Amino acid sequence: MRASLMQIAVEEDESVESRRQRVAALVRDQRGADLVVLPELWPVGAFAYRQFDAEAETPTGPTYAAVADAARDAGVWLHAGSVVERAGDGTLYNTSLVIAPTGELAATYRKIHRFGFDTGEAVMMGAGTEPVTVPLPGDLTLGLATCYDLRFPELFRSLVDQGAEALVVPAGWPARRREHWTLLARARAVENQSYVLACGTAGTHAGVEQAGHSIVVGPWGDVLAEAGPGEEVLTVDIDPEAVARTREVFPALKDRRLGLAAPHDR
Ligand SMILES: O=C(O)CCC(=O)C(=O)O
Repeated sequence: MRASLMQIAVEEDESVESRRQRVAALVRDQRGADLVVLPELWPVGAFAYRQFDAEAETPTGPTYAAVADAARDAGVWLHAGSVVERAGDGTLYNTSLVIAPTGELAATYRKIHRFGFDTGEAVMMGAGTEPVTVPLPGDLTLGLATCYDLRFPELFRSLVDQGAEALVVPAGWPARRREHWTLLARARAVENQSYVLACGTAGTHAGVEQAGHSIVVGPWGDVLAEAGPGEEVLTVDIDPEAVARTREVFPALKDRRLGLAAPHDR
């Protein structure tokens, strides 16, 4: 299967609506891919906290409206990155959208670990509680995580327990911690014997330069592709059977002893 990670530049001189339309056109150009991935909060910018309230939407709001038709026209599964979701009770969430090639909304995931300590997202948004996996028919099962989640290995292990084979991580990761981004993406791939598709943003918004360097890591920890710092589409061929092969030839996941429901008496 072919995956395209779209490392979108988020700059303040482009309006949210212009960016939606521009990104929809880029998604439409991805015909031939099976899976297209967008970054975290690309419509508004992951650090544009002051705009979160004004730009909040429902999961089928303006961002979905802009990109769902594009996914259908291109015939791709689209992980549409995340949007600022306003839930029915008014709470904001950092919510990822997965759209089927029919254009239907197939899954949502509310970011569990909010970033910012005592500021920004951590105080403005609610925390998700549910790990989410999405089986792509005939292909891989995706496990969903978002940006700061990458620092919490227990989420990824629980996604693997739910059947995840490819861990998809949209992000708005800052340039000053770029080494953590690529290191953690590889670590999550190695320890979970899974693909990691980590799609960040480029550009600078709210004074935060973005890392770019979207990265696709194979289940053995090999870097299959890595973007530069600017806007870029990173396309990579993925072998869904490589996950099972890796887990069979080096069955470390079977040697877990902690956090398992079944007692271990070996
Ligand atoms: O963990 C980090 O260094 C960056 C996290 C982040 O920027 C986010 O979750 O939005």
